[in-house]
Amino acid sequence: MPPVLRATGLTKVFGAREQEALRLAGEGVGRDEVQRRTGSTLAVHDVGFTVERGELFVIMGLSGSGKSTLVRLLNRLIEPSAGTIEVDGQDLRALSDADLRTLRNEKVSMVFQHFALLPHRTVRENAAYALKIRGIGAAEQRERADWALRTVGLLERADARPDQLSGGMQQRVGLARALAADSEVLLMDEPFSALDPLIRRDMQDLLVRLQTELHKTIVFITHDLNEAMRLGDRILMLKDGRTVQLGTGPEIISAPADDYVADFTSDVDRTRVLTAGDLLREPRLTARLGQPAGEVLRALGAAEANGVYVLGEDGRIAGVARDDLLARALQEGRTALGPQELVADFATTAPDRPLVEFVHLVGRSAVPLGVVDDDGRLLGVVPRAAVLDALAAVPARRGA
Ligand SMILES: Nc1ncnc2c1ncn2[C@@H]1O[C@H](COP(=O)(O)OP(=O)(O)OP(=O)(O)O)[C@@H](O)[C@H]1O
Repeated sequence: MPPVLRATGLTKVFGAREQEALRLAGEGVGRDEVQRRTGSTLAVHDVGFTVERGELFVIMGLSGSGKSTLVRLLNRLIEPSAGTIEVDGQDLRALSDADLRTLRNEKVSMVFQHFALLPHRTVRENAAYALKIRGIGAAEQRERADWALRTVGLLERADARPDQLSGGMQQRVGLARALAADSEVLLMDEPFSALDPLIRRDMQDLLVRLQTELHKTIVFITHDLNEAMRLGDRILMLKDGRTVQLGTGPEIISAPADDYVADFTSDVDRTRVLTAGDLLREPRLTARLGQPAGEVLRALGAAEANGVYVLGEDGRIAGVARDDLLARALQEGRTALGPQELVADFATTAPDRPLVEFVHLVGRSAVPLGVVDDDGRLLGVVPRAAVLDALAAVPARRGA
């Protein structure tokens, strides 16, 4: 299946001397110099990426980096100077004006910073707006609007007018409108930027929660790196219209592509970005129920470890065998590792949990923190050294 969205070599020049600006840009001339020599603005240059179904893809950059231009290119609100965009494998250049309107209404819809609610319509009517434009029947409009309002926790305010709601609630109505429209790709252009920090945080949490349930395909624009890190499955970092790095949050902070990204990311709270999965290591040692206790004890000695995870047949953790208890079992003549020798001296976490939520558990037990899947199977461990490295790391430059 093709990716939902594929951008290739996207370039946009604003100004009269487009061809000359394109030629200079192609020779590697930077934006300022292009501007000086042609009077035209190289807003976006040679940006390429794909967005997979269900991905929350963040485009991040400071003011003037080209984010708004890029996102408007994605649904052809503006025409590219060069490059292509495909939605579900279809080249947008091939679409007629009517096809384009359908595309924007049904496939790639845009959510703006100011959600542009209609003041004289109810919350429900606002949520149903995109469906009404599409000519969908009243009953279905209502059903889908109510589902969306329930999803964002606002159904009980369905009959209110927007000005009777707080700013944060109004943004949730905007989000409900986008959800009700159920388009394939949601383009969100700095939707939370105007909100105060606490409400903004709530909206980010809501979006993350919705994403785990609904798996929408979202392209989210922001100038805020922490927001990008919190939300993005992957992040495209833009500077002066060009891509400086494309990767997951942990990839970007642990291997910044250049000094610009390194400076930019130095203030990021790594404990909120890095997850147990990012710090995961193969356990140095594991044991199985029924294994000879003497053998396990010798392996512990060789590994200079005090304890080892003992796994059942199904890969789940049966418990921990500690060296002192193993020695006692042997003294008392019990030679096979049985359930009676195991203790629950361990802590576990899910792989997607951020470091900030489990750092207090690290180094407490005879074995490193266990990372387990939904069924309790051991995926790996987070040793204390991995946490210290991650926190202390002056990130390695890519290719360094
Ligand atoms: N219609 C236009 N005509 C001429 N220049 C433009 C136009 N739109 C954008 N630009 C220029 O293109 C560059 C990229 O602007 P863009 O708005 O895409 O950046 P941005 O990252 O979204 O910034 P902001 O967060 O401030 O909106 C800037 O230099 C801007 O001045």
